[in-house]
Amino acid sequence: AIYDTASSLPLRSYDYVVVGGGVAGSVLANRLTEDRHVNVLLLEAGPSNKGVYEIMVPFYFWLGIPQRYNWNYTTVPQPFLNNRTVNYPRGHVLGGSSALNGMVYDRGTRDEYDKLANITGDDGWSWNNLLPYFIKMESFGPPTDNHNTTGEYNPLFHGTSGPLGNSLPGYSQHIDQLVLESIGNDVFPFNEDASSGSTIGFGWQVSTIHNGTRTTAATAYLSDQYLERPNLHVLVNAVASRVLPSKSQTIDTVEFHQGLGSDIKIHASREVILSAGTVNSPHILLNSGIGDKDTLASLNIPVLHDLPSVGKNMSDTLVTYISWEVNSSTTLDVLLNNLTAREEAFAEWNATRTGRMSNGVVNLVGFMNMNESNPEVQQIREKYGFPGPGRTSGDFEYDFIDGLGLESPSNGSYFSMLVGVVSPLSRGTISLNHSDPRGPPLFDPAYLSSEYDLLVMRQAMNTAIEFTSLGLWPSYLAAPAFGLGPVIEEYGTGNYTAMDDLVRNGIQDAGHVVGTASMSPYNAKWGVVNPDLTVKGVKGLRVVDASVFPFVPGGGTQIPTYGLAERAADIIKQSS
Ligand SMILES: Cc1cc2nc3c(=O)[nH]c(=O)nc-3n(C[C@H](O)[C@H](O)[C@H](O)COP(=O)(O)OP(=O)(O)OC[C@H]3O[C@@H](n4cnc5c(N)ncnc54)[C@H](O)[C@@H]3O)c2cc1C
Repeated sequence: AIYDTASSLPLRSYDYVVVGGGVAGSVLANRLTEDRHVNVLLLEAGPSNKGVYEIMVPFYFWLGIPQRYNWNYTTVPQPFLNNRTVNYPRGHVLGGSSALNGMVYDRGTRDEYDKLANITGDDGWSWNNLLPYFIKMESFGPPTDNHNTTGEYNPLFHGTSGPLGNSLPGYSQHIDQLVLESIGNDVFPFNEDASSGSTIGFGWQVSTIHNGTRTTAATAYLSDQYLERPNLHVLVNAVASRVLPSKSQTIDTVEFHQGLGSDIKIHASREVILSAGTVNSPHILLNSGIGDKDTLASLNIPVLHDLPSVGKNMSDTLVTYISWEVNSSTTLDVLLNNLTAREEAFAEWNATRTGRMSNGVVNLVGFMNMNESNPEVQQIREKYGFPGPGRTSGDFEYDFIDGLGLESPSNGSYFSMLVGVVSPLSRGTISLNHSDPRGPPLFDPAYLSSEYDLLVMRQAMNTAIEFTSLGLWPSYLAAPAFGLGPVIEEYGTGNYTAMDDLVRNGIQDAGHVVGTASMSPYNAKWGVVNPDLTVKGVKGLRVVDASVFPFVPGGGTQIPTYGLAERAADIIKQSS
């Protein structure tokens, strides 16, 4: 059941206390309570997701999800982005960031998981060993328009009876045809299914949408049938501040508060599991005295264990958007700019869960590697080698957007491309704010601090310009917008002044931040958790969330995090 106040909780001690009811925490709460002899308390800082229609309607990703469901982080000024700060949303609601993310279903690739297995020395994290979890958790459903999906995906790679509902796009857009006519050739090959272990090529995007409604970790793993379990208790509006040991190095207590109330302690007889996400899990570790000992001492935080990697190694995909005005009046901008059109689309969604509001962010996407015969690429390779996981993972990615997307609303009709660097080398930090360690942490992704990321972004932008000069695009695209004109004029000259400027002013959060509690081999001198996700140097504590990935797996991070938590649940069950 869901509880609003700590005083109404039936127990004062649980087998497991899980902190954070987002992607990973919801999976754990569900899977661990499959054994009715095991009881779990899930603490979530935000409110319940129940009945929040802005979370349910997929199109509200564009229209905006209310701020109270968001931690509303902001980065520190970014020196390589002309000192801009960047807004950084994170979910603050049961379901976590899956309640406000772009719903893109990216599983990651064979090379990415095999690299994870190699880095950690645990073959359980390899593609072959994780694929059964991805299939087990999935319920692949029909698109909302019920069109024939033959050739748009490969059923061999999908499950149909798991908790997590997903589907192919259910609303066709004019640009779909333009994209399809430009692909299926040597340069821009078709990829039937990016869930197959290779993302290379262009194809249809699966989304975490089921029956026209957003699937979140809460709708999937904390639905009523699971909340009815007498051994699963969820406390909302409960903000954990620290984990505490009762004897030497064994953690068995979580300290939290509700609203302006005083600190409350809850006991875990088996384990405490942090699933508060890439920003908040390291924040809780640091406040608990698990982190770099000198920094903690300078803040008068008693050191429980010296673990310098906590909060370091932060990594995120690098994304920016480019846009054109278009010769069309049917782009998604219509719903952002015209209230009547929006009301009609909402009425359709409300009545039948179909139409534009039932659809995801993008219908078609592409992943590519850089062109090795290009002398500029050869120079990049000479200097940096192949830092990405391997050839099944792209160097860069494109999402095709039937409108202005995140810059909206505006009074025009647009086409946009999200241009992303998949395996960036820049690394940032989460650290405590000296003036208020328990307040929001300092969030520094250090975007573009590695020159490599900008060099790959240039190649991605060049290829985007080439892509949109082919086929039917020139007659559809009326004019480049928002600073893209000078970039196109500069194309081919070897001068990147306008492009670099557009990139530095345009980079936005991708939401795919990982790495601040990285997994590393047992006995490694770096890292925060072992391959079984136990925190190094203490007992009774694990971190299970996106923060443990040492590098960004795949384009999006939600499905890798679901998969991670599915396997983590088995590891925990086997260790008890
Ligand atoms: C705007 C945005 C768009 C995104 N788009 C996509 C996409 O399209 N595709 C994709 O694959 N990925 C996307 N992602 C990333 C994806 O959603 C995350 O990688 C994923 O949700 C991470 O799961 P998690 O369990 O680590 O953290 P979360 O899902 O963020 O869950 C953490 C939970 O912990 C709670 N919490 C935090 N601190 C505390 C505390 N002190 N006490 C109690 N509870 C706490 C939070 O409120 C939250 O509910 C996006 C993310 C964002 C923010």
